[in-house]
Amino acid sequence: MVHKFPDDFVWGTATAAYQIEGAANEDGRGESIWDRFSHIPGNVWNNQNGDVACDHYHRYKEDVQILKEMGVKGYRFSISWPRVIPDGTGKINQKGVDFYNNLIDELLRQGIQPFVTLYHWDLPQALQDRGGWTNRDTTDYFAEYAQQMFKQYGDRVKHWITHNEPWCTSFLGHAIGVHAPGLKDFSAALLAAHNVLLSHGKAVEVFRQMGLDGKIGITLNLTPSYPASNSADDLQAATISDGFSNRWFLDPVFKGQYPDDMVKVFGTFAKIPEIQESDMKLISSNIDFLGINYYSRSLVKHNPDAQFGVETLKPEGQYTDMDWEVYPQGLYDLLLRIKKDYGDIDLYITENGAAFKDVVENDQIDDIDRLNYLKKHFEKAAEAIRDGVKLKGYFVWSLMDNFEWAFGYSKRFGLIYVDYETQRRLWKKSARWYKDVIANNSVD
Ligand SMILES: OC[C@H]1NNC[C@@H](O)[C@@H]1O
Repeated sequence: MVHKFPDDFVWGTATAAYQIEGAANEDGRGESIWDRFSHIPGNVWNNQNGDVACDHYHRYKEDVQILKEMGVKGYRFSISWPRVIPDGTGKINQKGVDFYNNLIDELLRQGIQPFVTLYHWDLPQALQDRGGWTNRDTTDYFAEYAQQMFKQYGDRVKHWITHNEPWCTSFLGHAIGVHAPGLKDFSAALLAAHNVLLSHGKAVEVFRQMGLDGKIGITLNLTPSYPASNSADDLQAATISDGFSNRWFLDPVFKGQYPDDMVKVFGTFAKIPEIQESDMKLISSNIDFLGINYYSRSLVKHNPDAQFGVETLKPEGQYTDMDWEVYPQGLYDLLLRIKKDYGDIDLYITENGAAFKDVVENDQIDDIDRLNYLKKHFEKAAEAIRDGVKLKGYFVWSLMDNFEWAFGYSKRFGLIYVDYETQRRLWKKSARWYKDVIANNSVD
């Protein structure tokens, strides 16, 4: 069966600065928390780091040429805050600003729409030294950074994403500790989450005040939660899992309040952040679209001995190299749920993709698992659009293999294979297939 997409559907790919750029100590770039974190032995697989990564800083024209050949309509990338404002506030680094000017101009020359993420986890270390996201001042530094970026690029960039995955920034970085800055303090994570959301609201306010004619949104990683049975305990476990993964961010952004049930759950063992008068109004400033990063689902059951009384199960099925269940139906269910519970807002899949072990034979990479993963998820996206969801675009994670945070370069998500020894880029089977999907604007 052929799944057709709307004529103006934005097919794209996504990346992030720290994961692809390299040039970590070049042209005035300041240190980020990921430079600091990745250089501490033990934090990243094989003690790898983003010093060189995919050398995109020097190879961006080649990479844009690949995007052009792929036929993408949009390209989502992030700006490295410390590359453009090395100390996080104050002085601008013109060479850093020029890199993104050149990248944006090259994309527009090739007829590709830039979708720009302001924050994809690489906080300037200078701000971390002042408390980072646990310091409310950082929300003002973020608004200052956003204003600068709107000023520099707002004439050409028409789609802005304030934050990528606040859940990861907050909980992986401040509670679980596997991401920078590597804290293990749930109260700090809740405070960081609040300040990240508040900084989002302040950036949206600045964007509106500047009267720019683009659109602005936020990207949330969302994981639909399913109960293992219809027992009251398991249904409650799924509700708590949904609250922790999804509603803790969706409710403030769209309803201007934290979910009461989760305030009670978190409040039993952690400090709920002080919320000032205007905070929730700012956080729930009207946005033009929601970016959704979808990878998999959670299947949960009640277990009194597990955190929050929620045990995550591992059902039979196919798993990616990240050990994430392949569950395309979850994308459909999630999209319909967002429309039902949070409103009929424009949506973009700002990330979806899969890591699988790639084998190179005679410069060919027959990544049929990744191709089939994408095919199944595209089909579910088409069904959601058919059923009334205003899905406007889909960005495959990722354009190319890159630095997968604590997993280093051991996990390959790319449509394009990167040989890190030579920096050669090789088209995988999935990339050639994706080119046809875009050309036909349909999945067969
Ligand atoms: O784990 C795959 C991706 N998930 N979302 C954020 C990206 O930076 C990750 O590489």
